[in-house]
Amino acid sequence: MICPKRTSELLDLHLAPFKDKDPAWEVGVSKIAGRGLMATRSIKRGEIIFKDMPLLISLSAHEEDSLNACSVCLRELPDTRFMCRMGCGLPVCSLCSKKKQHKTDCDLLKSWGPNEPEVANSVIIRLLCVARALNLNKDQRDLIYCLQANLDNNHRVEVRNAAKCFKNFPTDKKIFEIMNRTVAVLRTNGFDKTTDRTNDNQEFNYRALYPLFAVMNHDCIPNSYYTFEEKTNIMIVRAAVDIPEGFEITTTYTKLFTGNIARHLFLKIKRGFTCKCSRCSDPTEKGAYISGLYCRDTNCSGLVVPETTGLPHPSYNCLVCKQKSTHAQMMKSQDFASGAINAKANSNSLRTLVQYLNEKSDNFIPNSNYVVIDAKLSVLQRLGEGREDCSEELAANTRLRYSRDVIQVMDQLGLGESLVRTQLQDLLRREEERRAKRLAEEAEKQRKLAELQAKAAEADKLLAALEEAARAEEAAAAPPVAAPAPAPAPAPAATETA
Ligand SMILES: C[S@@+](CC[C@H](N)C(=O)[O-])C[C@H]1O[C@@H](n2cnc3c(N)ncnc32)[C@H](O)[C@@H]1O
Repeated sequence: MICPKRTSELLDLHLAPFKDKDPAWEVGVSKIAGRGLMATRSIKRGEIIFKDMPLLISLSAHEEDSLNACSVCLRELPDTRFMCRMGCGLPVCSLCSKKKQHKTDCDLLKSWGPNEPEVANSVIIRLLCVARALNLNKDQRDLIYCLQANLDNNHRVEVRNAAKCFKNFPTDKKIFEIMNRTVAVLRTNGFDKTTDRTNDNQEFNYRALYPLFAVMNHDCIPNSYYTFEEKTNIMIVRAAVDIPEGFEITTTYTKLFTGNIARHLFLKIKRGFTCKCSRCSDPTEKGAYISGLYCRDTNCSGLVVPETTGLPHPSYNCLVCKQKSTHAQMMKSQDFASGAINAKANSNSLRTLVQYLNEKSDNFIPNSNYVVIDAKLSVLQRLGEGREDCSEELAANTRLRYSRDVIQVMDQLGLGESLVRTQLQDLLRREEERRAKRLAEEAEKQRKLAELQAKAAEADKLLAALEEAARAEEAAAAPPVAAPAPAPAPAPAATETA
């Protein structure tokens, strides 16, 4: 391990633009691994811990990426004529083509003689982030060498392959060594598009090295989270929870909602270590059951969870009947559920997916499973983008229900603040406000209706009274009805005359 003091000195130089008189962190010896970042005082939830700027940043340029983006400002360019006309083989916008950064890049790559400078080549564009290390000053280069570099068998492949794209690629061992080291440092500590390190619903599409962030160790329930300033790509790290003085400040290298097995595999393969954090040591993942599946025994309604052996293919145990199942057996259920949900997600109808998640999927996969959580997050994202086939009522109910569901999972896991939590809480607040407004409007309508009805009843009453009065008046004005004349007296009975 390189001495934390020397690391701090180099980081101070790198971070001079953000000079903080009373930094909340220091580089120290970690209980987790090697160096780590320690809290020098208690830090409040949500507080900014530090800002970091990239020492290296450029386009990711994976083979599948479109390559029409400027290698300096990183903005997307129109589809035609975006390559530098000076023959360096880099895409650049007309504004940046005059900047110092491009001149330096251009001179370097031109001196190596790209084979086809007019054609955008992902290998060359991707190499730029690494090649820029050759033009850093001594302190910056020392900082790169100061960071951990997991030297696996593959880290030399990139530069070796890139060399084939140039006529005069340098043969100097020192240059190769610097570039290979930079590749290893980027792989151990860097960002390479969010597909590699998407943890928090945010997009970061570049290949970059943030040196202070690179000293942070991983925890699957991190006590910090980060965001990027869109224009500058400056990283801002905030406390996810209250962090007491002396505690290590951790981040996560994985997605927040993947289960124990997937996180283990990712960390082992991509980051070269086995995580032993409290979440990884708990088969139930703090009672969130993110990897939970239903017991295969049809008479049992228990959940099965994977053992925390650290093996890539652990067995599963039922928490109720205690039956053991093999990894392969449980993967069948998991794959079946993933396939079924993804098929609905890939169909064009969001309504079908929502109905499936609300009414069907729970029959064969628990709602706590990460596949369901991912599907709910993708529904929320699609609803946010509009253009979906959901009625306003279904959309509103779904926004409320799914954001509450996901926040509940985060609470269960003990995950504090994060970008995804902020987004979900915003969504929930806006939806609750909309609902409260609708209810208030409805109540106002009802109040007005009741008022009208009351007035109508009043009017009816008045009318009835008026009618009554009119009738009474009419009755009073009419001449008294003459008493019927007495009936004529009956004629005396005729007497018989003699
Ligand atoms: C970005 S560096 C972190 C800083 C590093 N500890 C140092 O001394 O420079 C990443 C490396 O740190 C180690 N590491 C980070 N988090 C770890 C963890 N939770 N458990 C074991 N090793 C970890 C791994 O070797 C990993 O490849």
